[in-house]
Amino acid sequence: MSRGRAGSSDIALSCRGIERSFGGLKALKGVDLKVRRSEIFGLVGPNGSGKTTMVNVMTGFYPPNAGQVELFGRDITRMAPHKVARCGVARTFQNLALFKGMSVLDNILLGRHVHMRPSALGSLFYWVWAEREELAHRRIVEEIIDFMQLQDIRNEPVEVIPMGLQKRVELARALVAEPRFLILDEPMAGMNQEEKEYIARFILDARDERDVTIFIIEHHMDVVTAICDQVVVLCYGEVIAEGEPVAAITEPRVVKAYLGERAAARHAGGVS
Ligand SMILES: Nc1ncnc2c1ncn2[C@@H]1O[C@H](COP(=O)(O)OP(=O)(O)OP(=O)(O)O)[C@@H](O)[C@H]1O
Repeated sequence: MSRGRAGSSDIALSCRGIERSFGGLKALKGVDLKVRRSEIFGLVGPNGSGKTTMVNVMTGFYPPNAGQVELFGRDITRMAPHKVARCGVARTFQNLALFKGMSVLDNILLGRHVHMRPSALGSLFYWVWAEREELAHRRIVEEIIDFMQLQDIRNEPVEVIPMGLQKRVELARALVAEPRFLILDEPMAGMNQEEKEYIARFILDARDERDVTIFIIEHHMDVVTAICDQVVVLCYGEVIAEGEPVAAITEPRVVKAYLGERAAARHAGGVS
């Protein structure tokens, strides 16, 4: 799955020297990372290591105190979130962000908002254009409902379906935006093994069939090693390992960060 060394045109996202503080707390201390086009890139690390903050910097929610973010060669540092979205970035959230009281279909349709741009000329020819636009939105929504196998529950209120399916609806909503770069923040949180395998399949298919570069934050290391091409491991806002998943997450610094020093020594067969 992983690809050879990349030239600059193969780079989807490049972050250099990203720093971000909250008061006296340095959440990110000069983070560098590069994501190649069409890869599945994993960002991992213990709780509080700065993963969500990194994504918030990349998507414009938190401006960095220092550093630069480039997406497909364009500088998007400090760009507003809605403009980052228009550059082809879609995102799912750690905690489900679906609209209760609305159907699965309507929640997914909302993902098209990034492509809905009313204009003066558009208003003038409203009936013709609006109808044509509506059809185009419906077409992509139906395509994604099929792709994500959500036909049977399309009219259900979103709050009555199980958590695993809600996560799938959230992924569908992100995909109808037709992103070039998709960020998934813990897409498998709260899922059982079968649900995890199912969603992993959809993520791989989205990359392969819809030409999306995928950036995933995930705590389940079995998933990370199964689907990611490259990973970066953060700890206290610093990169402590990077590279191919199995090699990176078994580095002694990473084992120590997750398990603590004594447990890591036991893990390595050392003295407890
Ligand atoms: N808005 C904020 N205000 C103050 N501190 C924050 C804020 N957001 C994050 N932090 C702090 O920054 C550090 C990194 O948090 P972050 O949520 O990025 O970590 P994480 O790796 O995503 O953690 P988790 O795996 O638990 O989601 C933590 O110490 C956190 O308390």
